Amino acid sequence: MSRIQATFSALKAQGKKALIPYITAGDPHPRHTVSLMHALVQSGADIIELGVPFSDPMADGPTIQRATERALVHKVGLGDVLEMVREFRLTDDQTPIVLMGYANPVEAMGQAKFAERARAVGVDGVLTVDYPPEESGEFVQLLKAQQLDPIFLLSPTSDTHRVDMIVQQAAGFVYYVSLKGVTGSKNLDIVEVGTKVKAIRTQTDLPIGVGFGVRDAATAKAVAEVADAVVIGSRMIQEIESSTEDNLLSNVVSLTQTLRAAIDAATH
Ligand SMILES: O=P(O)(O)OC[C@@H](O)[C@@H](O)c1c[nH]c2ccccc12
Repeated sequence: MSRIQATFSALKAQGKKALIPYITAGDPHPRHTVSLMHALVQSGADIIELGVPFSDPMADGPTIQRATERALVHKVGLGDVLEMVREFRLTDDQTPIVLMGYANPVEAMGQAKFAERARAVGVDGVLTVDYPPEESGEFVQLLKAQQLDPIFLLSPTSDTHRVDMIVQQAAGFVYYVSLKGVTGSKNLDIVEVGTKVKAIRTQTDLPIGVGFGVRDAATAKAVAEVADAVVIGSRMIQEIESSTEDNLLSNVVSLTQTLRAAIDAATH
């Protein structure tokens, strides 16, 4: 059983939903990333989505773009991110890590080499935003051969045919993007999300995570009432960028604890 699968089934047994915070590797400085990851786990994260900085992050809004720029100042690349995962794994062998990134760095490393190295350092899932699912057959096979879960995005405009094509290839969980637009957008429509998640459930048994536009405890709770996992990115990054070196970890811990409590208070 993969770490991601194990995490979702343990949560299900406890009647709980997953909290998946997103951070960009290398933000605010590469020396903080592994400590931030451990702090997220200690304060209630179930899975960590770790972003690989890339110079042209077309799915990201201004907040995550700024995180990317801070990381790129220190030239954090895919190889460095893999080393951060290796370091994290020295003291955490349980928490799943999903690498989120763009195709370009993966292509530069080579898909097969990337899959091998990701597996070797302890990555669990891979979300590559700009590999269209209809053309990712080979990459999906390479990932699965290394027991890595391919994570795919479903959107409000995905019709049943497309959802079906995607869930056939996906493993671990599927990621429903709550709205059309970039990360850090504001208006998640919880009724629409609920309807769509219900429809997706008729097509797959995979857990369904929801992200884009979750920026407060009330929304996190509402999403946890309809989905299996709540992904929170830009709000995390805002906490990071408004912190000083001294209060960085404690601020991230208290935000994560607040979100954890809200998700645990969801009724479903
Ligand atoms: O920032 P938001 O609105 O909380 O959304 C999550 C998101 O940041 C994270 O999952 C993510 C960061 N970059 C992405 C690119 C594509 C899809 C998802 C992502």
